[in-house]
Amino acid sequence: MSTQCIKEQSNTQPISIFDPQEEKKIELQKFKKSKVCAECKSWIIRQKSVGCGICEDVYHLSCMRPKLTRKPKKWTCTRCLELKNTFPDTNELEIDTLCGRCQKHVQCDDEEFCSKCSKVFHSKCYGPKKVAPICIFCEQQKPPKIKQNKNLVQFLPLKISLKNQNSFILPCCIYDDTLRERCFNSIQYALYCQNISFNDDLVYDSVQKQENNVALEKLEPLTGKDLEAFKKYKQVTKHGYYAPVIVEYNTDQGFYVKAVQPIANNTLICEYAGEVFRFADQVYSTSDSMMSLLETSFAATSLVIIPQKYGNLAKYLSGINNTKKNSKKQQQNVKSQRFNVEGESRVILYACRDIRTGEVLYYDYNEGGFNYNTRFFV
Ligand SMILES: C[S@@+](CC[C@H](N)C(=O)[O-])C[C@H]1O[C@@H](n2cnc3c(N)ncnc32)[C@H](O)[C@@H]1O
Repeated sequence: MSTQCIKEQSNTQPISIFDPQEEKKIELQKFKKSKVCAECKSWIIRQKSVGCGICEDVYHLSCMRPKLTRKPKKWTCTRCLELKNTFPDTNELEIDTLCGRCQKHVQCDDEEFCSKCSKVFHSKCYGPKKVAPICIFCEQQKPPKIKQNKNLVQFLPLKISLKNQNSFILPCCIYDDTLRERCFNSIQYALYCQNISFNDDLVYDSVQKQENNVALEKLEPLTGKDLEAFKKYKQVTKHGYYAPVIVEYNTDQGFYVKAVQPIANNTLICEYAGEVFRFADQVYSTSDSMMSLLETSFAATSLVIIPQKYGNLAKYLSGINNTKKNSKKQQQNVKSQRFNVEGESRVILYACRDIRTGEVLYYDYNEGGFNYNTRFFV
């Protein structure tokens, strides 16, 4: 998803977040004066920052670890420093074209990029597993595992009646321990490849939690059995128990999510998790995972979720191809909807029809009318 694909919940009227004239002025000012921080990916406007003398990436001083209080005169970022130390005799401009394994030059038509460390490799040096988007070095480090509390399985039903189910239901448990572990580890693996830590909740770092105030927008409240089901599900997902799905990878669409057991209509899949930002600070974000959280008609008070450092399964669901005839009818099996959950807007992903084993999970990136380009989607 991107800025253009911010979704609206289907039961509300699309709301324009912009005052186009005002927004255009702000955009122009930002464009002339600012750059994006390579660490937190938000705009550097008045905050103190420093640029790397080699790659020219710019960082907020406050985003550095340890934090810097004064701007250094000459500074090189950690990545360039590492590369310089590894290849001291190499011209700075050439560093990026050296293979991360054999240290010889890589030609454009023979290159593979690791999606974790971003290093370039000859395809023969990259590693045997072509489907994995990470290099052999990153592959050797195992992603962290979450300890599962088996007693919590009791929350998830073994079987569910598919008839006349109108409210949210909990997914059926994967009772095969090995498969359940494989499924959860597949989420962990995808997150690990993208340097994202598993977190199933909204993370309020750059905005206050109080800013997610549903009084600023009329949102359907989650009540009764739906609220109960959602709360129970949140409890078990904390321990790695998700709907029966696995995250896989292919070269057409990167990571995607597939059902490993049938999933009934209205089953909770997961909450859309990640860091919460003001939309005004993310107008130029290039994230393909931005999700609308609160729409107040003003960019400064509207909120979005971007799983940059923290995230969960939600960010791996595929989008339907809106340009294909009938694609919505055939492909879409998941819906994303924003709800008022006890005064806070939250985005819930749930099955909008029965899903068969082996089906890929798809939802509509253009549901809110934003023009996310799905022309090349499979
Ligand atoms: C939110 S991400 C989904 C996870 C992503 N596939 C990944 O590997 O991180 C959205 C991006 O996934 C890819 N994508 C999602 N749905 C797709 C589809 N149906 N066909 C091809 N690519 C798709 C596009 O590159 C899109 O910009």
